[in-house]
Amino acid sequence: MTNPTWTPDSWRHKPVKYMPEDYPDAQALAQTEAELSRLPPLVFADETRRLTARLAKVAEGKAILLQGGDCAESFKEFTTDNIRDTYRLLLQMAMVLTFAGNRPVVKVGRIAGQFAKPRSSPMETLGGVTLPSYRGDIINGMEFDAQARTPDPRRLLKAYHQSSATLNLLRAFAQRGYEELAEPQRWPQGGINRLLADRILESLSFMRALGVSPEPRSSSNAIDFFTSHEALLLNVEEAMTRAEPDGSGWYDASAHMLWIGERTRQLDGGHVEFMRGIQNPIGIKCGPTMEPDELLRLMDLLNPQGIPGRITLIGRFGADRVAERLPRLMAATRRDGRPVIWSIDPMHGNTHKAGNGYKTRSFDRILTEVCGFMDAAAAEGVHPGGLHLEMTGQNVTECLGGPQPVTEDDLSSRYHTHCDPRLNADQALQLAFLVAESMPSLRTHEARAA
Ligand SMILES: O=C[C@H](O)[C@H](O)COP(=O)(O)O
Ligand SMILES: C=C(OP(=O)(O)O)C(=O)O
Ligand SMILES: [Mn+2]
Repeated sequence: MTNPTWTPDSWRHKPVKYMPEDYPDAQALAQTEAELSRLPPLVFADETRRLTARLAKVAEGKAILLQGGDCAESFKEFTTDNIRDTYRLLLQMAMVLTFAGNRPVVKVGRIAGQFAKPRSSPMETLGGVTLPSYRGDIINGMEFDAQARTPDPRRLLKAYHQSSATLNLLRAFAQRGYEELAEPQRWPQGGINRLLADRILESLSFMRALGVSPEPRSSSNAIDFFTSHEALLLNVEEAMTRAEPDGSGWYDASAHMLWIGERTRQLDGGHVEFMRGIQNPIGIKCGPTMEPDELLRLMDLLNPQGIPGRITLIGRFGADRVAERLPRLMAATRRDGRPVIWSIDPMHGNTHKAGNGYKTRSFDRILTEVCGFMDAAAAEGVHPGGLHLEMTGQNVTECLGGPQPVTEDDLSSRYHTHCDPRLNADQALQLAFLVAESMPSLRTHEARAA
């Protein structure tokens, strides 16, 4: 990198927020970090470079980024079915967006490492008892007792091994290509535009008959699927960061893409310091308090040379604020000229407490924020490059509304998330169809078909 003072541990000289400080045994933590640093990489530098190249196309306006998965992966919900269903749903949504946008979709899971959570409150009080908040299975346990809530370094290794097994499955699924998506019974029934779905299925079976793949420049039928998570636990990220033997720099081998959260994007903080030195593509969450100046200074630190595909800006303003806060940021990056991807996370600015106490989000507000994003992009002459979602392939009842409307009374029936409410399969697919329907190139196809 340009600044010679960066090292994988230089973040340790800067202030850091939201990292646990209450491990009872500091030596056990240090030993675990050392052990992690000796374990094999989860992803490889050539894959990471391939993702940067794919994202460069998104920045150019020639492709779309779809990023999604759990708010927090957990040890309990770690099953083949969960991984397969979320993977398949992401592929289905990608198909819908490819078809409508007439552009390839870069598929990135919030998966195989998305375990650590920055919580609004460090403590939780229940029935008069106050304990540290749950911070994700990689740190402590969800059960409300003092022992579970104490950070335990063994969880770091368990999360590593779960991520490794998850990647093993994902790689096997990706090898199978699009074959199974051509089966109509694999598509959820709710939330789909039948006409568009039938056209996609026809195209897939046509491609199957020809033996070709819908992947760009793919020599096999394998799907390019990438992993990502929030780089919150810098001790873990440091341990997973390896220098390429060819001298091409440092890669964080814990995921292809990492992002900096809304709560840890301080210009002088440890998180920005760590991220500036790794070669992986980086996301930056941009919430309602982000000012254009601050954003450009972050770009100076994180992408001084303007490498295409390096930076994805992930807006998360809330349905009510997107129209007010986003355009000035888009205008700033357009004037700056360095390539960026603008993506939208319509989840984190739209969380509220339901009447019965469940943390939830309404499908309508999520959709409103996505529409606000598309409008702002059109007005500013910026490519609406990406969608970042908390979602699962399971039929959970965590977000309100959608094609088979989930009501407040339904929330308790299948509320399985360990942190934030996720779109279920029907809701996520419907969102993809609604976004697709608003894409100009699809409207052109439909006008031609009519
Ligand atoms: O995923 C993001 C944050 O960790 C989450 O929204 C914080 O949730 P909380 O406000 O319940 O702590
Ligand atoms: C913590 C998250 O979001 P944000 O940093 O935008 O609040 C997240 O994406 O899980
Ligand atoms: Mn979340």
